[in-house]
Amino acid sequence: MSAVSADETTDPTVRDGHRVVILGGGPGGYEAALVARRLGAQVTVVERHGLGGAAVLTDVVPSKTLIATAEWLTGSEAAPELGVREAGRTDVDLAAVNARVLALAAAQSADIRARLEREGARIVTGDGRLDGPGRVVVRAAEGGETVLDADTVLVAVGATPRTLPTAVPDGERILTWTQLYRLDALPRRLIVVGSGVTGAEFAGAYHALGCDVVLVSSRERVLPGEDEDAAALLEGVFRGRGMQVMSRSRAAGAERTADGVVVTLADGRVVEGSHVLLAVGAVPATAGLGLEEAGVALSPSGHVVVDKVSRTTARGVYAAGDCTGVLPLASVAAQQGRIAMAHALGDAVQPLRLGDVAANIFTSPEIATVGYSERQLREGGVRFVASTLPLARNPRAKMLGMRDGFVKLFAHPEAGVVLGGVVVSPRASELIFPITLAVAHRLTVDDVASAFTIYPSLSGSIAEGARVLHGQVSPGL
Ligand SMILES: Cc1cc2nc3c(=O)[nH]c(=O)nc-3n(C[C@H](O)[C@H](O)[C@H](O)COP(=O)(O)OP(=O)(O)OC[C@H]3O[C@@H](n4cnc5c(N)ncnc54)[C@H](O)[C@@H]3O)c2cc1C
Ligand SMILES: NC(=O)c1ccc[n+]([C@@H]2O[C@H](COP(=O)([O-])OP(=O)(O)OC[C@H]3O[C@@H](n4cnc5c(N)ncnc54)[C@H](O)[C@@H]3O)[C@@H](O)[C@H]2O)c1
Repeated sequence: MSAVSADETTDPTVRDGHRVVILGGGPGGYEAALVARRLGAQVTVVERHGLGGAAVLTDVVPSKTLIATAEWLTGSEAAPELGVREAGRTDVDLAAVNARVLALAAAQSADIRARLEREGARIVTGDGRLDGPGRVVVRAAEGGETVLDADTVLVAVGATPRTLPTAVPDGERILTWTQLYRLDALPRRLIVVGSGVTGAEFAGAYHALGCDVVLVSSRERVLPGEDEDAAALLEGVFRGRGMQVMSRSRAAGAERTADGVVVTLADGRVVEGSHVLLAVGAVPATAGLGLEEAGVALSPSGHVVVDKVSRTTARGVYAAGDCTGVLPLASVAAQQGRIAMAHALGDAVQPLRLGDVAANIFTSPEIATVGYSERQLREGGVRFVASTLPLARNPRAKMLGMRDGFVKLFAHPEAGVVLGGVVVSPRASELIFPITLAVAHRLTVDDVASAFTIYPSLSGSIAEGARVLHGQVSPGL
């Protein structure tokens, strides 16, 4: 066993010898490491797999890279309307797609490692756990332990796919999203269990790649929790493309058959396919880390309890990212990590503001949201005015042959301040930004309406939506 302490460092940039140990090298961990280095701390990142975490190696980067191929294929849907004749069959080489996905993920992970090393962070490979609030013990895969003493510990260990005891992934036919990239041929019929964001993204992508897809949704409609109009639109698009969407259908289990899989539903129905993807949520990777023993409170779901500056219940121990369950997005994980380091190292701190977070569902069309949702406004009893402009009325969308989508804005009925918005459209992830700026900087609908937009452009619908709201806002009501 070897022990490392701040006294051993000869790094001249370490101003105060403050020792930060970060458990987990995903966005929560590596963004925190960069901030801590900038603030002069001695930083060690403990990572058992690869830098970039699940976000880079199995979740965000691989899924969005796969979706890039799917998007290219869906882009041709409007071809006949635009006067383009199909010259022949388009085939997807899934082995090539997955090789590209994995190469891109590996390269990004290597970039993050190089950046951290360049910035002077130390990277220790192995399984870390807390031994009290100020000490981390790392066990290397090849054996041997390293003890790291710390003034501040950041727990950013992420989450892993939830599975069902009656549907045990085998990596071949019964799969979690982390195992999909091993496939070298398109599944004949893919059953996606779970219609949250993960299920919807993969169901849409694999359908676009050419698979027969069945989406098993335990709820009334896909994407529960998202804007209802957006979810209904997407479900309609999925069905219109020929995807089988099974509503109110809870999977009880999945088993392999001679040449595929069978999923049994809770009501006894069975669904046959060649492969099944479990997209039934994630569990925080907090078990067995010595957290509670170190005084770190966990919620009943196993998430680390944190406040708005990422403090846990143990002094000197912070947590960020999916292991906190605050909002499982890479952007939020990164922000929580940065905030934690700023707080621990005495820099200016802005507590986490979830109301400003922008999110995007990478389906076709995409669904981007920011600020308050319509449900939050209604359930919170907040008075608001709303405008919804269908994309089909936008001149640029007409030229591009786009029909499915809309721009929705919410504003305060007196102050006119933009409270939130939803964009459903191709590349909604890019189009949401003006609304994000409006929400973040408390702009009014008149501020948005008075800015120039390109004619013709999809963003014209955002300004037009704001102009519609101008007529509904009554100052001094
Ligand atoms: C399919 C899918 C697609 C997604 N797409 C998006 C998207 O498009 N945009 C978006 O914003 N979010 C997306 N997300 C969410 C995003 O992946 C997470 O919010 C993000 O990964 C959280 O970052 P993190 O740092 O908390 O954890 P992670 O990225 O999970 O990193 C945690 C790291 O900690 C390591 N670790 C765990 N335990 C230990 C230990 N004991 N010792 C050492 N190391 C340990 C793990 O190996 C891992 O590398 C997606 C999620 C999924 C499932
Ligand atoms: N584009 C993105 O930013 C992106 C992409 C993927 C995930 N994420 C993040 O990850 C979070 C989690 O999303 P998720 O979709 O992985 O999980 P989730 O928990 O949101 O959705 C899982 C769904 O599976 C359903 N389900 C559970 N058991 C089932 C069963 N036995 N049969 C049928 N359905 C069942 C649940 O009712 C739920 O609707 C999201 O809220 C998001 O923050 C983000």
